[in-house]
Amino acid sequence: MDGIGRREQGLLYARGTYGHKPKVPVDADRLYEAAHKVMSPKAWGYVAGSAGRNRTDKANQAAFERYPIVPRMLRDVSKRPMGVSLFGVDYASPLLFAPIGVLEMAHPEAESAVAKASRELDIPMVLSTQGSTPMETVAKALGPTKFWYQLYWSNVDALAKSLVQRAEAAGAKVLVVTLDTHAMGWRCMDLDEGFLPFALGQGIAQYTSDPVFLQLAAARVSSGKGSAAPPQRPTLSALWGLASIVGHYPGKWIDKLFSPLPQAAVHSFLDVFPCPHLTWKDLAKLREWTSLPIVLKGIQCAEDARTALEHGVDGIGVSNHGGRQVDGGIAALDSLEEISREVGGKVPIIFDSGIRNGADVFKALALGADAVLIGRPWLFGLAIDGAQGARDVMARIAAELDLTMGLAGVAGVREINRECVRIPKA
Ligand SMILES: Cc1cc2nc3c(=O)[nH]c(=O)nc-3n(C[C@H](O)[C@H](O)[C@H](O)COP(=O)(O)O)c2cc1C
Ligand SMILES: O=C(O)C(=O)c1ccccc1
Repeated sequence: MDGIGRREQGLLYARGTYGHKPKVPVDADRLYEAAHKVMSPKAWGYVAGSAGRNRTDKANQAAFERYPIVPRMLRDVSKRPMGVSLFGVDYASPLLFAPIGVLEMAHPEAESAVAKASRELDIPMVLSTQGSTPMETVAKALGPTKFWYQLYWSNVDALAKSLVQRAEAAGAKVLVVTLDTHAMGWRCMDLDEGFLPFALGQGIAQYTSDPVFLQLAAARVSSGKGSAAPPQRPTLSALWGLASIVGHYPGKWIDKLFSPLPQAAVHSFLDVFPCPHLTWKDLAKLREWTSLPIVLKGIQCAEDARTALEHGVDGIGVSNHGGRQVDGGIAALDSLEEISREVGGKVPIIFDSGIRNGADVFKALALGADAVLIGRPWLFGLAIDGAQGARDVMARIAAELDLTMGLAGVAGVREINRECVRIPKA
């Protein structure tokens, strides 16, 4: 990854010289516009939308303006290593693909496209519990490339345990537990469209590939509870029950035969997802289920960070889910500034929410993040140009980070610290 700045910059200038403009725009605002053009109103509403009036999303991005970079001169910056070590493992850069669910909405190749980009750049994916592709399939596509797993803790512990253990068996290096989404936020664009991807059977592939989930779905069918299948389609219920009992999700072909999609799976997902009763005490269970390092994603204040440390977590994920959960919430970068002082380097901090380019990454690292999750930008790239688009966006963020380090007088990612930015007076 070292030296990627000059390589990517050189490539773009060279292509431009011969009249080839990039399909995926480099500029963050134009990237957003280009993705908007290629996506359906429903898909766009889901991925670009945030909670309520989008105030937290706007605050996330605006916060980066409050911490200007202070470039320093005449320091030897000819070498700028990008590598970091997290939880005892070396990574080529401090960047990761954020966990993003329902990727099939952005591109039909979904995770397999992102896996291609991840492999090519050696930037790990964080696989989502709301994925469109079973984690084992993605792990296989990734080959030797490292990946992490993101858990949505189901209200059925046996299912949460099964997901975690599958992830560990598939080779995940870290478990990221997302705490801020025990229920869907108030998403106005989706509500206006009446659109919930999960209700259409999208983004539930980790569930429909899980033996515990299949048993729950089968039990639902055999008990005749609720609308296991729409009344006008009795055969679907029978087929689903049969398929579930033999432990084989008929997914793709049954999806093609019937519309709407297998209702038992959808209803079972809606049953098991919400988990508002979780408390700090529940974290102890995770330790029994897995030996993976545990990162809590969604921490937004110093006090919660302190409590997390008291509960022995391995990493803090400072995030507000891209503003998709609470409207009018604190900007994630402001949370980071406060939390990193509290954590004081005791455990790694993984930051996301609002990063749009390499300079933003630099600022987040300066304010105490050890690594960052990039969210919507690569998703937009994926929508525009599949694997190549996701790759281009991530490579450019890495390239801009490299150049920003050099031009700010910093000789590598490990040298970025608070002195690199001006912190506003309280
Ligand atoms: C369409 C979409 C789906 C997401 N799905 C998940 C998910 O399944 N699990 C999760 O932990 N976070 C999910 N996130 C949140 C991201 O991991 C990340 O926190 C967020 O995108 C950061 O905000 P940003 O994209 O504005 O930078 C999702 C975000 C988007 C935009
Ligand atoms: O859309 C999201 O941001 C998301 O992560 C999610 C996942 C499952 C249910 C609700 C929201």
